[in-house]
Amino acid sequence: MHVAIFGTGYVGLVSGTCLAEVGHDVVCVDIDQAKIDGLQRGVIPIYEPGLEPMVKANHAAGRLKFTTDAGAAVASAEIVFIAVGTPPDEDGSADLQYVLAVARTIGRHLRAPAIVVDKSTVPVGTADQVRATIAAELESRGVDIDFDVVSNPEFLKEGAAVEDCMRPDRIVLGSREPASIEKLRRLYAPFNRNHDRIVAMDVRSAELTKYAANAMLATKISFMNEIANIAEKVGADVEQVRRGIGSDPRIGWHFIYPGAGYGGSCFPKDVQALARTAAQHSLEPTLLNAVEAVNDRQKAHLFDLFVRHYGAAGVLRGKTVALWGLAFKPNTDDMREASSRRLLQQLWDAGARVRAFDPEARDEARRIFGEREDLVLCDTDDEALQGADALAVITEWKQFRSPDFEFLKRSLRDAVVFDGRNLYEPAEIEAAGIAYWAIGRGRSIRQDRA
Ligand SMILES: NC(=O)c1ccc[n+]([C@@H]2O[C@H](COP(=O)([O-])OP(=O)(O)OC[C@H]3O[C@@H](n4cnc5c(N)ncnc54)[C@H](O)[C@@H]3O)[C@@H](O)[C@H]2O)c1
Ligand SMILES: O=c1ccn([C@@H]2O[C@H](COP(=O)(O)OP(=O)(O)O[C@H]3O[C@H](CO)[C@@H](O)[C@H](O)[C@H]3O)[C@@H](O)[C@H]2O)c(=O)[nH]1
Repeated sequence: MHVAIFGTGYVGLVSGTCLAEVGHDVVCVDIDQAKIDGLQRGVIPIYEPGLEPMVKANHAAGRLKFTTDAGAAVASAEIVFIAVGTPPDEDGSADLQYVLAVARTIGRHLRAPAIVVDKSTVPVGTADQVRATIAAELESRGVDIDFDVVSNPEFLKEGAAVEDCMRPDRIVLGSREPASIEKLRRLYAPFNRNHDRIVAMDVRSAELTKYAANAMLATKISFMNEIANIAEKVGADVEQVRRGIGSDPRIGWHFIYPGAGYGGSCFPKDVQALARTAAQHSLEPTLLNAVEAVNDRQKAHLFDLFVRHYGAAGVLRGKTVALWGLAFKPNTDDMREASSRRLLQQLWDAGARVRAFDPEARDEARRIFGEREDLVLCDTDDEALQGADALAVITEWKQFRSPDFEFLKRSLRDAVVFDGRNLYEPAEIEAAGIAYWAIGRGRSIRQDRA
């Protein structure tokens, strides 16, 4: 099928590449000329495992094209995806300016009947706005062309985006037109072979499903972080509690890892936007507000452990902290809303210097922070330890999981590790003579018990 995708970010580029991979003819459209020029030369703007070779192979095969020519892309497509950003507005609601700009562009260039598919995360009612915007453009052109707007929210995770796209656990389609659902069923057939993953519903329910999924996952994380903080106070180990509850299939093992808070481009903004939707309908979003407040506090928790270890924030003045991890999660270079950013700011405010290492996010960190005296971006995890007093771990990259504790002890002047992702066994790391502070375990629980 002939497909156009507006927005060549995490969602648009990955979805477009996966659709081309299974044989569709895909044109990716973006307004960012530099990004499109780069893609045409084989420069992939984001890090996603498995993406680069797939983009190059499909581009070379002629199934995947990149353009800024929106008109030509719309004119030749039977299915047009909207996959542009929906960042938070000042009041937390989703900013729809990019989505509606694409809708206007589609209305201006549509030549033949098509299905417009919204993949961006958008508040309930957006499909109606997109439909009205396209209809107004068609009317002003004096033409009558049949089109439908379908909601098809995306559930891929960064760091596993290609895998999630190729093997989705569900494909949600919201439309009132059975013919549109049927056409998209055929588009997605290669991803839907072994059992039916299509969940068809009305448009508004599909739009809300996306927010419900993210808000549920964020709630699980904030819940566990609250339990971790209680564990600290009562002298329990949250990791043992996690194993104790995850074995109940009604609770499950996923998304119950306590840590330094959730980040990324989705959970923070989507929880806020859903709360905003509730408020706009005179509902008090009590739970959603609490999820956000717990997360905000949790992002500052690792620094609280620094203060407890050193006795006062002022003691950090002149100290050098090695930081392992900058990205908001492993296997990505994305630092949007990353917990590392809060910790960095707190350490800098306290007068500490940071030597940071992240396997993929170094360039992104340089773009965000520029050159500064109190930040050294290192090439390896060992290099970050050179001359450091303490180590903080904030992203659970696999390579941080089994360090040589004897080497850590020799490298760190104050022999102390602050672990924002609970990667180590307290007994094992402490046996090497290292003071170990983690979330809801390690020194933090024993100190509170004492
Ligand atoms: N990142 C994720 O993991 C993820 C997962 C599921 C859903 N989503 C949702 O998908 C949407 C896109 O997210 P993303 O992370 O891919 O965004 P992104 O910021 O990585 O990319 C958006 C792209 O859209 C382009 N763009 C803006 N206006 C345009 C226009 N008028 N025409 C063509 N291109 C235009 C931008 O230049 C940019 O390249 C958001 O609503 C997000 O909430 C994101
Ligand atoms: O048990 C857990 C699981 C995750 N996290 C944190 O939660 C954040 C988000 O992680 P994850 O959900 O894996 O990454 P995203 O790429 O943001 O993906 C989420 O947001 C996307 C955008 O909407 C959705 O498509 C995905 O389904 C949804 O998982 C990260 O900071 C993680 O460190 C925890 O703290 N504890």
